[in-house]
Amino acid sequence: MTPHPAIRVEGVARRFPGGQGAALDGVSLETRPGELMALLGPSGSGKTTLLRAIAGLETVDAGRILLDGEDATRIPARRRRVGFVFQNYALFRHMTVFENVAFGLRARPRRDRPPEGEIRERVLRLLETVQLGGYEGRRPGALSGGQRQRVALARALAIEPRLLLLDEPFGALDAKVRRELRRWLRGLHDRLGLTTVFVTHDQEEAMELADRVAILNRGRLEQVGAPAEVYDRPATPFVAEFLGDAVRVPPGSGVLPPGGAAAKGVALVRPRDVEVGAPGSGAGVPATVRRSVARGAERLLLLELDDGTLLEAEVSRGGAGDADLLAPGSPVRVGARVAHLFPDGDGGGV
Ligand SMILES: Nc1ncnc2c1ncn2[C@@H]1O[C@H](COP(=O)(O)OP(=O)(O)OP(=O)(O)O)[C@@H](O)[C@H]1O
Repeated sequence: MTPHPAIRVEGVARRFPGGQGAALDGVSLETRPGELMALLGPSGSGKTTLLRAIAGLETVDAGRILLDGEDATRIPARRRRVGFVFQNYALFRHMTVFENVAFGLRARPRRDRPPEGEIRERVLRLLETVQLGGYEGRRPGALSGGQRQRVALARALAIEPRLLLLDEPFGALDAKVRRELRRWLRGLHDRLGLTTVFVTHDQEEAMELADRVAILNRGRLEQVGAPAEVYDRPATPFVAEFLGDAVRVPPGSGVLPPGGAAAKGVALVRPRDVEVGAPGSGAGVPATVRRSVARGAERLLLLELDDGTLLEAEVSRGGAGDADLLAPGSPVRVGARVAHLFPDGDGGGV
């Protein structure tokens, strides 16, 4: 017997009174056992609403949510056995770290509540798991942002959830701490083997951390796939533009690779797929460098084609004559190695 997916979302819709359009507009999605899935999309695309609906903190107007194969659509949040961490779901400031983590267990009705000794053991073990052993007596005010997030995670894990939902878990932290916590979370996830869904609007975070990425736009699911898959084979113009900053070029343009110049529809090119050569070099079309910025090992160029189209390119620095050739005002030739073509146009996309 194949196990039921931890989460199965079937045609879920949600419209808020007075809201513009639907927050969720017929979303269907299924997790794979033990996977780490990212919900990615721009602000207002419905990520948080979807996560809250799975947690049972938001009602749905249509569709169903199944947890481990059981229809949970009408089951209240506290009975769904779902652990969640929300960005502004703050810790209780007047309680110690220990009391915060123990909270979910102590709040259970007496018949479901573990004995105090067991609670103690479990909380201390969890604090070890999130690398906060010895911090149990502190109050949240005496912790760093990253440590607080880990306490919130320990609190979510204390109820022995069957799945874990995280909304922008590292949103408020600075870049370095974020990167550290990201790696740490991936390790923890792999050790625990719990199906986990997290919301982010940060592409890099989603691509680095997740097994699969679900991309939302205006309450609809655009594509679900492994990071490399959604990046290399975007299913819609929206996904192509959202991931990797692709820009539109006219479909008939000579910038597009041979055979890729569709007569109609939408053609998208990413800066890192643009090749720039000396004026005499073969492929592509003539252009002029408008701006040139060195950034680490890369050089970012803003190029203007003869028809006025602006195109960004990301090339590696230090090639032969790099700086001279690519100074503003220089004539060059540009072509795209790879383009993403959508002959049917937007398909309701961007
Ligand atoms: N309680 C609410 N009342 C009214 N409208 C809401 C409510 N919650 C969300 N919305 C609307 O639903 C849409 C989806 O919101 P949601 O918070 O799910 O987006 P999001 O992708 O998580 O955005 P962000 O990245 O900014 O958090 C938005 O248009 C939002 O304004």
